[in-house]
Amino acid sequence: MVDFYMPTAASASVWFSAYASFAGFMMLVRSMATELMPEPLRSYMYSVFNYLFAPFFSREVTLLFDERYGMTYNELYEAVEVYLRTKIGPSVRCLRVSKLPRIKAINVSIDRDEEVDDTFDGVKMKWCYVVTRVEKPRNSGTNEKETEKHRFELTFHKKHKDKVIDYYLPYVLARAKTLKEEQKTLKLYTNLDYWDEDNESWGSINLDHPCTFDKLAMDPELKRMIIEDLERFVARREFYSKVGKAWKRGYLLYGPPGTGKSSLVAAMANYLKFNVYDLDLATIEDNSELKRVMMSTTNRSILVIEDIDCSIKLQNRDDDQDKSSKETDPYKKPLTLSGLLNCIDGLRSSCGDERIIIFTTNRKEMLDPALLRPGRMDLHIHMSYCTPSGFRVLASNYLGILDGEDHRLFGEIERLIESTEVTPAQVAEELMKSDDADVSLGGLVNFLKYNQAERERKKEEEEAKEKKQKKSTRFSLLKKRLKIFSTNA
Ligand SMILES: Nc1ncnc2c1ncn2[C@@H]1O[C@H](COP(=O)(O)OP(=O)(O)OP(=O)(O)O)[C@@H](O)[C@H]1O
Ligand SMILES: [Mg+2]
Repeated sequence: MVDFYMPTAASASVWFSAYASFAGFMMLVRSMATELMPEPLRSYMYSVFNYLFAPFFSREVTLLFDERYGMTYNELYEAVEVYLRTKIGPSVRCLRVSKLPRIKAINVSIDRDEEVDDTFDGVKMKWCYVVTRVEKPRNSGTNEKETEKHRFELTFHKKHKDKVIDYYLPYVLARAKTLKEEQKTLKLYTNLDYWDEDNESWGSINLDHPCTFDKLAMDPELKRMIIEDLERFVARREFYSKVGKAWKRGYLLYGPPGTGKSSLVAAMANYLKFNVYDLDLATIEDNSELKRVMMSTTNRSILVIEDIDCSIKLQNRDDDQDKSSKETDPYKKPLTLSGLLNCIDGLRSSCGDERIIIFTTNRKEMLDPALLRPGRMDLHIHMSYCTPSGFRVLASNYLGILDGEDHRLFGEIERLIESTEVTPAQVAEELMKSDDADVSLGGLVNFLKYNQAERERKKEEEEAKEKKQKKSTRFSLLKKRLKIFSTNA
């Protein structure tokens, strides 16, 4: 017969106190012994003790955020690091301070073993930054035997575990994303005519272009439409994947020089916080190089090809085929329009997300129809000569005369602007000549009058030329007839 041991309430409480005393004793031993142990052993002992005894006493749970998750970077670790910068309280004693070259912001973050308190929806939490030294894998390729492991630990009451995981952590991710966007320094990449030692073909500088949409002098309706188009584009990740379309958008900006095409590109980049890749086709030798250069651009970026009509002589697609078939080396096809279009289609369909492609031109009529075909560029945006509303924006930018305020010369200027063709760049140049509004607006009136007079003079000249030409044609026709008549007679 087998006797089963059935615990009674009394015996359970005896067992409980025995275990508690043992565990308490072991915790004490741990805290004393681990101080004397070498680091790897200490971390190991620490985790064993925590596993065996801590859950029994503690009503708390700790979430661990390691810097790396297997081979990949842990996005949550990075988000926590950014988020905690905004939560540093007065109890923190030691801070790490850093600044990256050519970036204005100074980063302040907590040092190892420092703690930061946070509260979310009534839940109190404690963050701690922990750095441990671990042995390096044998095949790591360096002589160093140890490496540092970075981790954030988040401790809170067990009963809030679901709330923290389901709501707090997504909140931390979203906050970090916003903070990163606010601090992001935009880059302007230009393609190099060589590949550098890191096999990179783009050189970069910070994009410090101050142009934003409110500084742009253009038709307010068109401006609103562009902003809405951009907003719709970035908000439609799910839509693009649902309809099986690549998450890309193409714009063709056309208009005379000085109407703000490049300024609009900068305004778009600043609005979306996208880096800009300025692709100079003149430095690209062949189609395969173009492909490599384009493929090495990153997501959330704008690829610009300025003055597409004159940056390179691009033949039409039929010519391309003739030409490429004549090539002796099949891999070295000279840069062609079809190569460019294939690359763009490739970029649009194969790799990358949230890409914007912009072509600018002064002469839309010179472009190959293949570039203008519907579906190639999603939106054709005409940047036109300055309008009265555009002038108001420039007066606010350059002279601080805000919308709604007036100046005695505004009426005259607006009438002149409507009856002549001046670019926003020309108006801006006049407004920059003096800080005194009376002086610069007076100068603008003179400039516009001169411009109008010149326009009229040219018009009259052309009319006179045309008249003269018509007269001479009529005269030569008459002479011809007279000749025929005299011969017949
Ligand atoms: N629409 C505009 N709104 C505000 N400023 C403008 C505008 N257009 C031109 N400017 C001013 O004129 C300068 C030149 O403009 P921008 O380079 O954007 O013109 P563009 O159309 O790209 O000319 P191009 O065809 O020669 O490249 C800008 O730096 C800006 O100061
Ligand atoms: Mg330009």
